[in-house]
Amino acid sequence: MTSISTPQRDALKCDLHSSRRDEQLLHALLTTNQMAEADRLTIDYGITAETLMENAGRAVATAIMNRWNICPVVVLCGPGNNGGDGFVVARLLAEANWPVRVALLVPLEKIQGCASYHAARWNGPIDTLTTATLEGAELIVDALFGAGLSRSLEGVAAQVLTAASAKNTPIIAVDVPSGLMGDTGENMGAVPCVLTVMFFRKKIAHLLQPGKRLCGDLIVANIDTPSSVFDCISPDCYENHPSLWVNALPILNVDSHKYNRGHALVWGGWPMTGAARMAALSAARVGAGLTSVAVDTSQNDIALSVYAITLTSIMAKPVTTQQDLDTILSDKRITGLLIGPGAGVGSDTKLRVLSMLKSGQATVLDADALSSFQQDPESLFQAINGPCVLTPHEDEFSRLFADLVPTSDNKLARARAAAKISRAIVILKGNDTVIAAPDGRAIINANAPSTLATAGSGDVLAGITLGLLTQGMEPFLASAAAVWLHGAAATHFGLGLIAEDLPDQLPAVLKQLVQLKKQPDT
Ligand SMILES: NC(=O)C1=CN([C@@H]2O[C@H](COP(=O)(O)OP(=O)(O)OC[C@H]3O[C@@H](n4cnc5c(N)ncnc54)[C@H](OP(=O)(O)O)[C@@H]3O)[C@@H](O)[C@H]2O)[C@@H](O)CC1
Ligand SMILES: Nc1ncnc2c1ncn2[C@@H]1O[C@H](COP(=O)(O)OP(=O)(O)O)[C@@H](O)[C@H]1O
Ligand SMILES: [K+]
Repeated sequence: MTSISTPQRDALKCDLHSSRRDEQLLHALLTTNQMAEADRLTIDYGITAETLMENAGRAVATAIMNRWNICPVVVLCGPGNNGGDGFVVARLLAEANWPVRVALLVPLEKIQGCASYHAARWNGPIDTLTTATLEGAELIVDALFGAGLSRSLEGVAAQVLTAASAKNTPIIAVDVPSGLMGDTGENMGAVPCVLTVMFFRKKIAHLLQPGKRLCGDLIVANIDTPSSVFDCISPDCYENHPSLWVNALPILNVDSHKYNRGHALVWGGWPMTGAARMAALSAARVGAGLTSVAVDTSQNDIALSVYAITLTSIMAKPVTTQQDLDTILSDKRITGLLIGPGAGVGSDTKLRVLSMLKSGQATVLDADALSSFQQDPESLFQAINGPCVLTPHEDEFSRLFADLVPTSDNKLARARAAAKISRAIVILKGNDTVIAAPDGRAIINANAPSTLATAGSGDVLAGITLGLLTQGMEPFLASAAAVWLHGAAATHFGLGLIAEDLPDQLPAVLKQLVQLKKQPDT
């Protein structure tokens, strides 16, 4: 059992030196600079730039041949190495008897380095890039710009991509859809592709929206970059994956009893009781030994009846005054707190949040608990001195951080800045949820299906996070695990999902994780 009183600080960094390091590094997200460094190190290692480009182009050609039957293809090549990859794709498809045409954005003399080596190995005709080049193509390979994109697309490149998109011809992107900024996911002229093949590792743009949507399906190709490049490159952002946190999940053993699994407390508001009840159930399902709801009985007696009648293993505790809440919070056996779902926005919620934070116990602040501090976010941030997780959606985020974090920044940068300002873990929710820690660690989640866009699913996420924190899991890893479990639970259920279905999917999803945890080290 993980000790409840001793948080595993910096656990992700520690884990990276653990037995799962190699597996974790498979999920590293690299910046374009780190990717260029990886190429440089690979070349030092003895693999030539020409071979790397050959491997990259071959990966794209293979992906195309695996998915489509022979058909007319046009390869759009740009001025840099992305275009060089395109020449390799064209040659390999042609060698496999595909009808291939190449269209080049710049005069051939402008192509340099290993791109020029591979351009010379293409012995078919080279058209000048115009919209006319798209005629007759049933597949389009977009090898115009990749990691070297430095400004918005314009002129003929923009026109051709727009025309290609309008034709609905499937577009396969080499590395990234041209016009997508690799480090931010910002769209500077890219059009939607059906497939993106990238090399060695994903970049941030492959997971952050709108990049993720523009990329279509993702294939990460092995181009023989040795994993030893990570001796020199230290990623600080990962795609969410169990290998990052499975070793930190709370485990049961023969000495486990309900008290050493932790006691979770959820604030139960009125009249929106469903939110707190779903959160409490989720905390219990993910393993909190005891779960209680502190029911707001300050307005009437019905609230207590509603909670008491609808909850079974979860206890309802009446709270009429602030003093009642403080008395409950003084019980040190309560090891995790959540307020926000159905709490109501206002000064009462603010006071309750501040009491919870003062207790020093791990606290999740969601929904109304965040919105209640819209006029005075500093008072919230000052009160955060212990383990704390904030779980805003975009509107809640802007209520707290609009004046502090530039809205023009990408989601990863905004979540990181907010975590630093608030000194809490920030789970910035959405299809591309970002989990960020004050020290800069960050994880981007990619397993969430859009069936989660249903009322109350955020309450369940807050409850899962609470349940893991309650058991003593380090807050950053608990947050990442919760977000992943939430997505996996939704996927496990499938279509027709409503929020109350989610807690019941957790046992099946946890079972898979327990198997993974038992597996010998990779
Ligand atoms: N491990 C790996 O990842 C491997 C990666 N490889 C491949 O290398 C690719 C990166 O290649 P790269 O650095 O040459 O950059 P790339 O994107 O081809 O273009 C740069 C050129 O475009 C120009 N330019 C920029 N923006 C522009 C605009 N809006 N409009 C017009 N022009 C613009 C820019 O000009 P400048 O900004 O200097 O004016 C420069 O001339 C990478 O994506 C992958 O496909 C593989 O080959 C091997 C292994
Ligand atoms: N299109 C989507 N794809 C994946 N996940 C989504 C999508 N829309 C919402 N979600 C997830 O569902 C949850 C919704 O939370 P929230 O907006 O707080 O809803 P509520 O307040 O109704 O509980 C978040 O975890 C969010 O990441
Ligand atoms: K591209």
